[in-house]
Amino acid sequence: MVHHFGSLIAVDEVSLRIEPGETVGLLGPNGAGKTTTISMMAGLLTPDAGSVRVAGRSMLKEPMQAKRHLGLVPQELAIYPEISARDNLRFFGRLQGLRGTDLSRRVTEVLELVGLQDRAKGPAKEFSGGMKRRLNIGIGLLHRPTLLILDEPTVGVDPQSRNAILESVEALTEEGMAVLYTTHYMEEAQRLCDRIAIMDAGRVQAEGTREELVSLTGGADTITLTGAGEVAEAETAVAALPQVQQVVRDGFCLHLTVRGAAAVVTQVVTAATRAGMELEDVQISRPDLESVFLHLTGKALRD
Ligand SMILES: Nc1ncnc2c1ncn2[C@@H]1O[C@H](COP(=O)(O)OP(=O)(O)OP(=O)(O)O)[C@@H](O)[C@H]1O
Repeated sequence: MVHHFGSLIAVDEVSLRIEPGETVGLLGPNGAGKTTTISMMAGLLTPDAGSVRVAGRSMLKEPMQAKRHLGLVPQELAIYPEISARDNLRFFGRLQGLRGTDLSRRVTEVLELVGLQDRAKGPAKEFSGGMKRRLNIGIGLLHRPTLLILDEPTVGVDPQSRNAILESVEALTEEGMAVLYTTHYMEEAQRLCDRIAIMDAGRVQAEGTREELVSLTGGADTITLTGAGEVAEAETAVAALPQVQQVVRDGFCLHLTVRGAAAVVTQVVTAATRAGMELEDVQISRPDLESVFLHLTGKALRD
């Protein structure tokens, strides 16, 4: 897909595929082109070039059928504040053609999915920002879309709602829904997404599983050993292991730079223990998506 705003190429040859039961993350800083991409996917913007298919239906040629399979949850709230969560869902459910027991059953299911079953009655205007977001997500789910697109659903929400939103997304993919999740929070992309497309300046700079992306940096892992006893002896012992590139001693901690920490950690622990270090804690830290973004773009992901 390609989209221009005047002379600006907001989206430049972005190509995405999302399978049932899969969560794909679109991760990028403000202005990267995420919203423009999903607006084209949802049929709100026409691509200057390229095409969109949802459940085999072309968004350009059969927009009604394609849209029936798609749920878009925009950043802006589209709920009625004066009525309850249940009545909001009933109202939007009716608009989508649900009636009678089908409608009641689906409304109850959706309230549970977004964790609002205990707050179904009061007017939505009394909700926290995060609860309003959850209701907004619920509205996008009513018609059981094949693909759900969430546009930065956790921006500015309280931690409890944030967690509820992440748990809802996990439950949806377990049910087989395909989810496209846009965010500029790498922790969320890491937790939720089977694959992540890193977007910057209108382009997907890299795409893959977290591990595949991280391997692009060629970055090394860190193993941190904390303990008592013969720390200096342990330093010498672990430094002699061929996979250990560097050891930094910091009081009772040893920070080791290694390749492939998971494969090396047992040898490191054995060497340190044999040398007389009494280990209290072992931590492995890997290069994360932040390092990948920096590596690919030379910029920090965070604003
Ligand atoms: N309606 C518009 N007219 C002109 N330029 C636009 C319009 N919408 C977006 N842009 C520009 O297109 C680029 C991509 O914007 P887009 O909103 O898709 O980014 P984003 O990754 O979703 O950012 P954010 O995280 O801030 O929502 C930006 O440079 C933006 O200024």
